[in-house]
Amino acid sequence: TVHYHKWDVKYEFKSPDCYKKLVITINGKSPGPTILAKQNDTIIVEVKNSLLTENLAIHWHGIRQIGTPWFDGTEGVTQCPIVPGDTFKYQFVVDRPGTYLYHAHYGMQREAGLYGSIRVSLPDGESEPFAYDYDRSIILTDWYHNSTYEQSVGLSSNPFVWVGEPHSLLIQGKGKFDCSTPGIPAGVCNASNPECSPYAMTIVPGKTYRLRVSSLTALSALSFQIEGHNMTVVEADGHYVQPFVVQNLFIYSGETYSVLVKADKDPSRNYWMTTNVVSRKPSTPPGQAIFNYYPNHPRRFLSNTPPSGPVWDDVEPRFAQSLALKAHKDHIHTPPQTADTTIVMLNTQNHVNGYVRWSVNNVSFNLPHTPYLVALKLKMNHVFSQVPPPIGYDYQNYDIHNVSKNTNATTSDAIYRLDFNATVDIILQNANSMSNNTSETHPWHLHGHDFWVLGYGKGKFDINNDQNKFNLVDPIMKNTVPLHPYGWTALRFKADNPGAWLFHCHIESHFFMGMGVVFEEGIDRVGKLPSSIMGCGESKGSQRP
Ligand SMILES: O=C1O[C@H]([C@@H](O)CO)C(O)=C1O
Repeated sequence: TVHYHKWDVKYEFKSPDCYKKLVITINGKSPGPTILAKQNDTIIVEVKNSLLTENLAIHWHGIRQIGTPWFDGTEGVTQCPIVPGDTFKYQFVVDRPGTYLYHAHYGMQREAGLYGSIRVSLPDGESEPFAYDYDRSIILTDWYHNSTYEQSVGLSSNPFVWVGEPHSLLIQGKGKFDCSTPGIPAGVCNASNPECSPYAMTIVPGKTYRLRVSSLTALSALSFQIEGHNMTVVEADGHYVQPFVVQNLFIYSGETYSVLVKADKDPSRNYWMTTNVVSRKPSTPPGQAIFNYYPNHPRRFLSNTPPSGPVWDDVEPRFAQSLALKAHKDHIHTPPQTADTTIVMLNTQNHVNGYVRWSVNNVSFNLPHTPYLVALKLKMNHVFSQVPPPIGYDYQNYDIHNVSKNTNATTSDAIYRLDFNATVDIILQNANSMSNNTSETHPWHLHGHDFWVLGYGKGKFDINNDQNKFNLVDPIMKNTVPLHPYGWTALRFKADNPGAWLFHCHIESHFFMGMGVVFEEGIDRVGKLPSSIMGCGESKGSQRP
């Protein structure tokens, strides 16, 4: 089956948290329309860029793009940006059931509101390893009143201007900013605007809900909970999980989960759904939505004390949830038992020529102007650095627990060239940032693949011993994984998808500041590139007949 979508992307004035600002909408909506499909269906999205003065690219997050690496939607890696006025046609197969996302992948455009859900169900006659009556999706985001321009200019200025903590948290595109905050110009904030009435999910008492919870925050790590209700985690990033019960779900930008919730509490009232910032000292109020027991009025019968959420700076329960996540016992994809290559990636905040940046092994990433996929396929070796990026760091001497004595790094647009079909291990190693006693949480997202999550640990990964602790029996597969403060995370994937694929921190400002790498594999197996991805840099007119 082919699903055809026609999207018009433009800026509109909206008030998702009661504060009026420019929001990027798809067909008038943010979040955009949900893409619904069955496994192996084809999705066609014809995107018209009506942003007037701004480029565009849309990434299909979690979709591996097997055979269509040019439709991954990553500007600078797999395509040229879609220029204002142009229409671009994405066409790809959704080859696995599960919960996925889409969002802008140009500059810092994602946080202006261009995002939505992709829900892929099983073919008729097949069933999931869990039962439920109804299926619902919500996306969690954080929200800023500053424009993406103000933010990205600040981040690339010297002196550095940090984006700061978000103004509000949105649940399914709705939040509440306090309009009585001093200094807001008249007419900008209106607490009774229906656009910012809280999202209400109406549920039938006694029924079991599959709730698909995703995060596309720009910055924040979140905890999500439903007052008085436990949640059973059953899916993560499109993979079945050996079920476990949580009261609050920790979720990082780029992750998707399905949880089962039974509507078995006192049905004469409603319950709060709340989301709180963790890992960074919160100055953003919790996001709130309503778990509305039918037939109660959604705005009534709520307690005055929404659940307060876990302590923001306790990493233990976050490590514990990461460790609890295993493949469902009947759906284990056994990983290759050994790796062909190991790349250790030290994550640090740095200075480059006085600018604040993030780096992997002291190299901060810059996107080239000609997309890698085109440059590689058409053998334009001069358009990006051919010096391979480092596969490790100064393990003996680097103190991950303190601010580095020498914070300087370099920038590069070099990429990792992997042997086709190689089994690759990535060890993400966290460290102290340039602020004392601070190590941030970084959610890393891999394009074009799912990886096995082999382990998490605290402190420095010991290359001689910690490999023995890997879970090679029932690791979960994911496409996004957190790197916890002062910790390490180990991943394994097969380089079996010909193309050029980004691997990056999903915190929008961190990727913008250089926190990412690109992998190339099997470039000679990539088919003829569509000319629609070209037209910028050296790719201009490069594939004329
Ligand atoms: O990149 C970042 O910069 C700030 C801070 O380190 C300096 O203001 C912060 O919290 C980041 O994540």
